[in-house]
Amino acid sequence: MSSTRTDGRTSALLVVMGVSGSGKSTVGAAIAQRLGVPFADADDFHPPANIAKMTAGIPLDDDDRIPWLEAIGRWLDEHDEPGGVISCSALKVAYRDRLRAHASRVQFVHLHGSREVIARRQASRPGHFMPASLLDSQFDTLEPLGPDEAGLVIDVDQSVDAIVHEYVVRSGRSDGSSASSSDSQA
Ligand SMILES: Nc1ncnc2c1ncn2[C@@H]1O[C@H](COP(=O)(O)OP(=O)(O)OP(=O)(O)O)[C@@H](O)[C@H]1O
Ligand SMILES: O=C(O)[C@H](O)[C@@H](O)[C@H](O)[C@H](O)CO
Repeated sequence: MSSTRTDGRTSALLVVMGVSGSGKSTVGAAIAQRLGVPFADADDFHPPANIAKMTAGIPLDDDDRIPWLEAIGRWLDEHDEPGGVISCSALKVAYRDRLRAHASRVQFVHLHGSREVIARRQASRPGHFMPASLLDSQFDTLEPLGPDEAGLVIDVDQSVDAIVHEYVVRSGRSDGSSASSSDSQA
């Protein structure tokens, strides 16, 4: 399906990635709102068994994540037009490759932050199924977005508005349109 709008510009198709508590849901929704495209949270795509495992303090493994990533890949493919933003940990390059196999134009926004900042945010988020004890395994599993991967790395140690502003400035996108297809790595 075409991703080019009638004005000849291309809408954003983004995965906001990072460890648990890095702000993917919050920032992803804010970027989607700013761009005027649909938003989805990959947490809503987990089968109950995955949620039960994380709730019990057991990290997911590749076998748990692969069907989930495939479902997210289908969402990306379905949103090639009119674009969209989905929050998804996408911790490993292989996971991102799996998403790119569904939607080759997808770009990643890696919300990068220190363990200290993210642990503090996680701790002040009551009622979420993800226990703080899993943060170490999230950081151990994380393979940061590389310079050869389309997208941006953004520091989370700033307000949500500032993160959205940084995204808009560095990507050249402000309204669902695209200045270029070559958003560059920080
Ligand atoms: N830039 C920010 N500044 C201050 N607080 C933030 C910021 N971004 C997110 N938060 C807060 O940090 C907590 C974690 O954010 P959020 O739930 O969006 O992270 P997440 O990466 O989606 O987590 P998970 O993957 O575990 O669902 C929330 O309480 C959120 O309100
Ligand atoms: O890949 C993973 O281990 C999972 O996606 C987790 O990151 C959680 O879904 C999420 O972060 C929960 O809050």
